[in-house]
Amino acid sequence: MTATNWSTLLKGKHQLSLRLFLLLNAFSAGFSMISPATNTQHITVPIVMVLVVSLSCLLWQLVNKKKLININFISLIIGLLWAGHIYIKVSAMPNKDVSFLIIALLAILFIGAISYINNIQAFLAACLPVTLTIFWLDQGANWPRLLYSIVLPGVGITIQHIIHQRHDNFTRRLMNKLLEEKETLNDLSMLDPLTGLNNRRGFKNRFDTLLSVGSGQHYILLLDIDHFKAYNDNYGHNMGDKALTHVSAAIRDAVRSRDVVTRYGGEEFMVLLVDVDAEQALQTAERIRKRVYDLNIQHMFNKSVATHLTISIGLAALEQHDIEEALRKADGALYRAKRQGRNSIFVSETLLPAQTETAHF
Ligand SMILES: Nc1nc2c(ncn2[C@@H]2O[C@H](COP(=O)(O)OP(=O)(O)OP(=O)(O)O)[C@@H](O)[C@H]2O)c(=O)[nH]1
Repeated sequence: MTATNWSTLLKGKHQLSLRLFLLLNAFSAGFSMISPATNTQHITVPIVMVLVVSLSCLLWQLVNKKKLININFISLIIGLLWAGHIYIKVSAMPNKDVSFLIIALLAILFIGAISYINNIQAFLAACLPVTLTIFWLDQGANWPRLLYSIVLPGVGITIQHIIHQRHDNFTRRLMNKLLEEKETLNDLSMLDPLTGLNNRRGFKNRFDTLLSVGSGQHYILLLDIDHFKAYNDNYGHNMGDKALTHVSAAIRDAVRSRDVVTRYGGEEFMVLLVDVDAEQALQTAERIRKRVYDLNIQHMFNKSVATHLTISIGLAALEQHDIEEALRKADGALYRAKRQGRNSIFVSETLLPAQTETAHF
């Protein structure tokens, strides 16, 4: 994802450079035709082609904004056309004009360097044909001046290219770091800070993913600590928080990693049991109830239920991915479990019709 983002950004940046390159070439070709450096052969087929190709590519990019042009290919074509133009002009001159060669060379290097400061391949594709042609036409007569004209911008663009690469690397590292932090924040916003369990948002996220891949039968458990208000009132809020943390861990330990455990409310939890049958769901509910009971957290104010902390559980099937309906049924079963004495599991009527309002201890 990150790499894709980055390469898309880079491609976009290179396409912008190409637009600048095409614009400068179109302008330069037009200007050379109107006001040529020498009087021989103002208008040649290659220079007209430079103008046509540059303007056509620019127009094509304007219309097809999302489509990419092969930058190296088009730069090479334009480089070759300029080389052809220079060759025709110099061949038509009675005496070879070295100042024309130098001006032509500098113009091409200037356009290449200013457009492709961050793309050395495209720079070479655009400038190499002209450079080689000029050296060939000169036949070594003025090589120190020509070499100087190349070395200066060549060194300049190489240094600028290195600086740009360093900036790009820095930006890429920064982007990766920001994406990592965004992911961490995203994860944190889906977790309950006290227990580390999913909060409702986290549940929704897991639930949506589950629906897109799973196809089996799922069950919902709603769990509520018994007489927790009395626990808080008598042992204090801090002890209450500790108890909540221990109960959360016990629930999480009693289910499989694919099941989704959520802190649903203050002292209420929800477990989504994935791909199980009714019997397995009931067994898991019983395992959770027992694990919490076995924590042996003293609760002398758990009325007549026990002398330590207990939970009540309501169980319902998840039908046709209707979570609201499943929760409503599980809540009904939990209510009955509370009414019938707590520390128990009640199942929704629709789950086990023969055992309506059956308590399991
Ligand atoms: N320590 C602590 N207590 C909490 C937290 N969230 C909710 N509670 C407490 O949980 C208690 C829930 O009480 P009630 O809803 O009256 O239910 P109960 O006392 O457990 O009684 P039954 O559910 O009928 O067994 C309240 O006193 C809340 O203050 C929390 O994050 N930490």
